[in-house]
Amino acid sequence: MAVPPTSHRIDPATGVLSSPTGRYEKRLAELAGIYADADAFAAALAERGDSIVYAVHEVRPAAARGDLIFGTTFMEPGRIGDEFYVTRGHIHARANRPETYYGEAGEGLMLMESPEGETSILEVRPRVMVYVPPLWIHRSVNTGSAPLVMSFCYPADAGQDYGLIARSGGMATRILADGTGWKAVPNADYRPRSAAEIDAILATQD
Ligand SMILES: O=P(O)(O)OC[C@H]1O[C@](O)(CO)[C@@H](O)[C@@H]1O
Ligand SMILES: [Fe+2]
Repeated sequence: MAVPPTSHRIDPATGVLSSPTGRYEKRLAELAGIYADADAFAAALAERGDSIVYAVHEVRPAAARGDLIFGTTFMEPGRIGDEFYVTRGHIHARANRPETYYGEAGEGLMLMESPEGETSILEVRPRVMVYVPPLWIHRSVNTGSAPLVMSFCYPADAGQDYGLIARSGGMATRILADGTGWKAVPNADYRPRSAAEIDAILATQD
């Protein structure tokens, strides 16, 4: 039996999506180890560990290969020290699966990194569509003072791998506040991937 067509209304202010099949929230206490400033993270944890950093509403019509997963990501504004709030970030478990993000509200960045360690940073704004190509690690950053809301779409069989970033000590680049704007700085904890690890990612097929 074919999956029935559906439509879903997005509230750009909240990211609430009608008739989702799932939703989850990430609170500050679940995001240890992501930010550079451990003291600032400990202080923020004591003050607002229960607070939501981002929330995802999603629709997974079917798990079948060739289908899609789509939904919204709502990110609160905030910083840990000078570093803007970010999502955990991942490469797709099937690394050659791409993704699109579309700005609904607020201002932020898609911080991307190739397996070889090249950084690409693209701004996300309302009515801007960002394409994350196959093989690129990606993380969203809220650089604004209001919530950043994006809608996303990616293949149903993509999956998320968080281990690759963790093994490298994070992503190569961090996004810090700079006056009223932002700046990209090298992550001092970053360890470039080995040739063998890069080759394994690049060999992803199907
Ligand atoms: O999975 P992370 O890195 O915590 O980030 C969440 C975002 O990425 C997604 O997993 C989509 O790739 C969505 O759930 C959301 O846009
Ligand atoms: Fe993704």
